Amino acid sequence: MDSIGIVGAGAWGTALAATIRRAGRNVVLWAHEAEVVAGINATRTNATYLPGIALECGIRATIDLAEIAAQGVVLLVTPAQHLRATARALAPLWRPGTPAVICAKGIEQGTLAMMTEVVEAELPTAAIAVLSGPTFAIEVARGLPTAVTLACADQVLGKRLVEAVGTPTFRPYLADDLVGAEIGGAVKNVLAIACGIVEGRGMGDNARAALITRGLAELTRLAVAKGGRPETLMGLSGLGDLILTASSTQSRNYSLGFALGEGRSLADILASRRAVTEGVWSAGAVVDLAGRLGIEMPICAGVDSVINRGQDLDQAIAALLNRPFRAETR
Ligand SMILES: NC(=O)c1ccc[n+]([C@@H]2O[C@H](COP(=O)([O-])OP(=O)(O)OC[C@H]3O[C@@H](n4cnc5c(N)ncnc54)[C@H](O)[C@@H]3O)[C@@H](O)[C@H]2O)c1
Ligand SMILES: O=P(O)(O)OC[C@H](O)CO
Repeated sequence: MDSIGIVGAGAWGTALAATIRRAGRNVVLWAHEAEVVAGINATRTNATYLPGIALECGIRATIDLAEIAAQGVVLLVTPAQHLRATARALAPLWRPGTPAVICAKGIEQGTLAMMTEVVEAELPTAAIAVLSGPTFAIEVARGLPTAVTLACADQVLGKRLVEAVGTPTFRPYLADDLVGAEIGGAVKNVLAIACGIVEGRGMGDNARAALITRGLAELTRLAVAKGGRPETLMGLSGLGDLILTASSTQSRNYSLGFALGEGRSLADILASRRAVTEGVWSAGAVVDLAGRLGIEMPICAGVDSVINRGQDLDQAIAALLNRPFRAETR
């Protein structure tokens, strides 16, 4: 595990490269765009996706997936909707047993597959792990203290992964519930949009606290229905990430919700940003998955109705507020 391959040189893949290099590993970083590869290798920064962060010489960018597949561990850090195509391209190059650590947060549109299901299908010989938690890329890149969940079914392998990537300021906590870890990361993005809307609409801090808490109930229901454990959702990859993302304008999801709440159109907001806003792409899949499993997720459904089904924002808010009263713990 001396050398780590990272697939995806967006903000998160680049920040992971920076922190893993500080852990003493060599890093090969694959970017989708040739100009990003050239820029990193020439200037030692990723000016497109994580400007202002100096990247050490032990980090090398490549456009060649074969170089990634030759590393001892591979981190998968593309946006969720691109993970299948990237994993499929890696498949012929994959060495059986190589750990694949999923760092993307989302549910696949159409198939409604979790990222572990995508990787199981496309890289069936990979040893899968999930790395998730409250992690703004820029803070990790700057070396600010951060803790994450690293979930792996094989706890011996999990410990080796923790040792390979952990530092005093990037602290992985080992877990074995992959489903719980990834559902938390995927659904909090949708909930963060809802919390941003509430803030942008001036609906108050009580409303945001209510959304975070009832949102936690929603994502826990979905995780349990998919085979995850409730206690995982109380950890870094669940509650921890939900608190972070649902209360900070650093979050792309929260800030998009904020702008929607202020009255801007979705098309206008998306046109003004290059960075991925995963909650927009996963909202429909989360709601469809919940429907398939018979799970109620009214906050996510409200976000989906506004983003994908043309519902008026005030009507969506009114629909949520006028739901029947119910017991808190059911
Ligand atoms: N940025 C963060 O703070 C952060 C933290 C934790 C997890 N994540 C997750 O990491 C994943 C990647 O997000 P990011 O913030 O690094 O992205 P980003 O918004 O910084 O960059 C977009 C990325 O999409 C890639 N891309 C665009 N088209 C592509 C294609 N056709 N095939 C493959 N890749 C393509 C780009 O190369 C780039 O890497 C997301 O699932 C996100 O939720 C992000
Ligand atoms: O900026 P966001 O909303 O994509 O969130 C980034 C990370 O997922 C926070 O943990």
